[in-house]
Amino acid sequence: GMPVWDVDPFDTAILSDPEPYYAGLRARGPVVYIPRWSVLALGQYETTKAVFSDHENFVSSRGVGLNDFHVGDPWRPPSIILEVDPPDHTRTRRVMSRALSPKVVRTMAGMFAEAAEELVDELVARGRIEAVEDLAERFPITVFPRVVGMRDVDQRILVDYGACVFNSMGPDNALRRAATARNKEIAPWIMAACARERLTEDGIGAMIYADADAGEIGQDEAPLLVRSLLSAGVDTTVTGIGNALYCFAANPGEWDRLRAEPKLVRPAIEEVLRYTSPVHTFGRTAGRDCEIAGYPVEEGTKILCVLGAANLDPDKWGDADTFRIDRRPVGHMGFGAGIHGCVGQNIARGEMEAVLTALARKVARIEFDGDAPWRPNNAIHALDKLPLKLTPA
Ligand code: HEM
Ligand SMILES: CC(C)Cc1ccc(C(=O)O)cc1
Repeated sequence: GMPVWDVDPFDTAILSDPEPYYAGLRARGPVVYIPRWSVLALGQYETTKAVFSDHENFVSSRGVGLNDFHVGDPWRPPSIILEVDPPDHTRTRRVMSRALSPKVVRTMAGMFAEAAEELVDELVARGRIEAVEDLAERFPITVFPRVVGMRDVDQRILVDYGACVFNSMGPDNALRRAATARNKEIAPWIMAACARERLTEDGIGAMIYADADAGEIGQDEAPLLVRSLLSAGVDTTVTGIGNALYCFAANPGEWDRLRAEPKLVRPAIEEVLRYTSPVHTFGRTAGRDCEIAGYPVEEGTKILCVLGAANLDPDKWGDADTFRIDRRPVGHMGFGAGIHGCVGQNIARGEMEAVLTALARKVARIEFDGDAPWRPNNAIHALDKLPLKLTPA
């Protein structure tokens, strides 16, 4: 029968140091039953990729966290892109893809580069920084509201809302309860910020409303798609940037390599995403009786796709535990896969490229300057603090 493991993947000790759990999951087989939360967990690359790519059998409309929308009430009105299946998903995805297309994102490159240059100059002059607050959080909350076209922004709420969204994707544990409580205070501000009159004419928020005017989506759907941008567009890049700085502080030879060959910045970003999996776990629900790796799976079963484990699978990557910026990890699960694969990945890459390029030109060495503890979160693998010493080039 199917392997069983009496582990709690959402225990704060495991969330802070997940790699032994990842290895244990991969070693037990392609599918493992976890009685603690009555879920199946996938840690091997092949199985995780297969399930994430099979939206027919494994649906998003019953929630991508551990709560089944057919059972409990969702903590917020479900997302009309993330938490829907085709055909509903097809329309909203088309609108979002257009707003976030490579062509649109290329128009942001100049603004990203300028903001990165200014911020990095300030931080290099300071020399010793706490990089989560001073850089990883600061850069996205400087540029993303402009990308969306938000007239006035409460930056703390933007970052806190993301933590709510991601902790709400977990099981009913302390992290999720704290997030749901915090969300009750935050939700009214977030929903108000998605209204058309709160958006400038030149952001991607306005593009979404223009598509509603054109009849692509309903007028009532436009604010929910803007909410998706605020839900997904901040904490994810905050985590990606923080994790990149961590990787380079821990691998100074790779930093020297990037400074010698700046064109490696794009492969370096993919390797950061593979090596750290900013989004570490995501859910699906079996929409009907089906099977995974030969095991029968009943309709309604919740499945944990552990992206963090898949991205470190030695059967896929060989020396998976080595951070190597010239690896070119094609097929990594950092942005998911299939029809729900990250629609914002071009913006994520653009932001990370701007920050790393500015740093590579101006900083000879990035060194840890104290402890760098991880911040437990049910779906995001991010640092709580990252004290760094920056030596100017
Ligand atoms: C390093 C940064 C990021 C990471 C690691 C990341 C990761 C992911 C992953 C794993 C998914 C798949 C979820 C699923 O299949 O259920 C996803 C979907 C999504 N992401 Fe990203 N993301 C990032 C940045 C962004 C940004 C900046 C935006 C918005 C500008 C964004 C918007 C979205 C949206 C709207 C979806 C849902 C797409 C759909 O369901 O069709 N993401 N992201
Ligand atoms: C890693 C992604 C799943 C992040 C994300 C969160 C929320 C939404 C939404 O549509 O609210 C979309 C994407």
